[in-house]
Amino acid sequence: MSAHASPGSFTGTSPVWLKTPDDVNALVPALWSATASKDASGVLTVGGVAVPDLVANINTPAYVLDEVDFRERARAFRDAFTGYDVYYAGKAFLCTEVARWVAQEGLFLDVCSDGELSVALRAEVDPAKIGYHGNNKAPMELRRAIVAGVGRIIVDSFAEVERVAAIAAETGVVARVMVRVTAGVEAHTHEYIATAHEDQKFGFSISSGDAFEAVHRLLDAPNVELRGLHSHIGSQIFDSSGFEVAARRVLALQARIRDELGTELPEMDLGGGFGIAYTTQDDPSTPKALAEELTAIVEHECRGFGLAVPHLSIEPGRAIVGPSMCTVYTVGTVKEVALDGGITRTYVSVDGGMSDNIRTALYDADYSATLAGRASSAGPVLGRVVGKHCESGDIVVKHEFLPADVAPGDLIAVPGTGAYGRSMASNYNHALRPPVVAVRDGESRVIVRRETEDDLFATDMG
Ligand SMILES: Cc1ncc(COP(=O)(O)O)c(C=O)c1O
Ligand SMILES: N[C@@H](CCCC[NH3+])C(=O)O
Repeated sequence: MSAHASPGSFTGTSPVWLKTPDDVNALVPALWSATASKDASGVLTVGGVAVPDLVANINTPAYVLDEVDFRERARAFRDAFTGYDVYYAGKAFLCTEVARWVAQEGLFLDVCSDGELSVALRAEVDPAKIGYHGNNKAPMELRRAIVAGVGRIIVDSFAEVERVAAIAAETGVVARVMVRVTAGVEAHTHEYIATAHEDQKFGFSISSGDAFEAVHRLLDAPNVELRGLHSHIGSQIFDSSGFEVAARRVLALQARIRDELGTELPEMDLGGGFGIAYTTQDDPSTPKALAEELTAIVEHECRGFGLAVPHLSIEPGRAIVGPSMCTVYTVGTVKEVALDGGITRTYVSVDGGMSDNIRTALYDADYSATLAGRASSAGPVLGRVVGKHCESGDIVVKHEFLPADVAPGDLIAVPGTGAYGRSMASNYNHALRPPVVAVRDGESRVIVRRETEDDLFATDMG
């Protein structure tokens, strides 16, 4: 077991004594945002702001967003994927401030709901640089997007083909669309976040012929400009083989469209889904390596089919915002629970939980954690960070080595919570959703405020 070995495979005989207090105090840089560090006294600093000072003002739980890190990751994708349009997938996390950062860094923006579109438009993102997803966009929502001049509508069903065509004809506004296809790929990720196998709700199946039929109908629709095919195989993916199989099948469809309908669609979107490190067991790729791999895959497949390489786009969400944010909690109670074999597990209850991070409960996701306010010389114990909700599955971090003296009042920080943390947060048990605080150059700024009791009562009409 290495110094930073994950406790994820704990079986009851894990040699926790091989971990030293220094290991437990240390930050593993690969899991943290660029400006995060700990000093000798164990104080976590992000963006030049000491986290204990920050939360003394804004309280916990709180999401802390490292602006420099976010912008660097956005730029890294933009610069590595030269010649591509890089859409930041706003479903991972979106607010008006972040939408502005995205635009400032020269990225496009992927939205997948009317609400996300509202945020993008409020932030004055150029509508032409917005891609609009969704398997069930209502006619009113489509109309709003088309009239606003949204750059790409990603059409997902035959009902939507008709709706888009009708709105474009009626309003006289040209609708620029892509067709979301499912390539029949079993992506190596959790079942709930894989999206290219046949038996799920997104897109048109290539193998059944539906994708071809959708293309056919859209090419015939007046005032609709079909720009290309779109394939997103899933999320938190490390292995490029899924992209390779998908690209081959999507380009086979592109070749069929050329052969039977006499046109080569000018664009192709490869989707997002690039994995990040939640624990030391994860070994993510870099934007540069991903760009090289994906470009080589597409060029190779295009050569095989005798196709021109289309203008390409991607949609990373998690790989940009995921590592940029951490969540800071305060410990409320600590409980030793005896396991089989004379081992104990230390349950560390914090002041948030599944309402601010549903991913552990929903996808069995792994996270890591560290004390954020002090160093400890105590030996490590096998800890589990749990929330305060009325569910035994209310787990934030399933396994982590924590110092044996972890105690009420300690601050715990969980890295890698930027993607699908705040964006999937809920009010379960009437929890108030935490704020997002952007930190940079020693300054902090609340960019999403904490919910208040008034927010709860606002919808309670009793
Ligand atoms: C169509 C589409 N594009 C992009 C993404 C972003 O995925 P990720 O955040 O894993 O990059 C998703 C989510 O899985 C998606 O459904
Ligand atoms: N919400 C998922 C991924 C997004 C799925 C979007 N198609 C997660 O937290 O991993």
